[in-house]
Amino acid sequence: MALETVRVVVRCRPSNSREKDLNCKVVVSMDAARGQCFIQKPGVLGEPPKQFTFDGVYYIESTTEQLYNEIAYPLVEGVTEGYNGTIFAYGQTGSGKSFTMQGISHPTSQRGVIPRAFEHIFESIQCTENTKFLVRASYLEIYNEEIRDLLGKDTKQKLEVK
Ligand SMILES: Nc1ncnc2c1ncn2[C@@H]1O[C@H](COP(=O)(O)OP(=O)(O)OP(=O)(O)O)[C@@H](O)[C@H]1O
Repeated sequence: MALETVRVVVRCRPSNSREKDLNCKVVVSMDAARGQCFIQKPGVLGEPPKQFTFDGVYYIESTTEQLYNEIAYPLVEGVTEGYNGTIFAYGQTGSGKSFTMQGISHPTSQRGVIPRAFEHIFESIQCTENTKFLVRASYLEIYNEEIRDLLGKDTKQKLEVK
């Protein structure tokens, strides 16, 4: 994968039970080696799928462990060396942002990017001698143009947007 400053990767989640009950067809396919994502218009035969290319693609069977090692690890490693880094999950509701970022504890391969990054940062601090680190954390929710501090005393209080 090219070492771009901003990298965009796509993860495709498996069908959920509602989609299975409705007999929904999987219309997404991916070519991981080329970072390509194909979307086939359902019910139309002979029409070529729409094709999109990203810095990486992760299909249904992929794990957060794999995604972390390939995408997040180098970024977090850079942060421990003093560079800035941002990991941003974007997608419509139910697409799997929390699954990827927060994750589940079992199987461990699906532990999220956030706990993995925390572990990575603190392990790295532990292994570094003669250096003082300052670790700060904030946890904000932006929803319907409203911002709330989820670590604040009153998590329902809306912060002023300036
Ligand atoms: N890669 C995956 N493998 C298995 N299940 C997944 C995967 N991604 C998402 N899911 C499941 O799909 C459902 C929706 O995922 P999730 O809650 O992460 O979506 P979201 O994008 O955070 O939604 P919202 O914006 O509504 O909070 C959850 O039940 C989650 O466990």
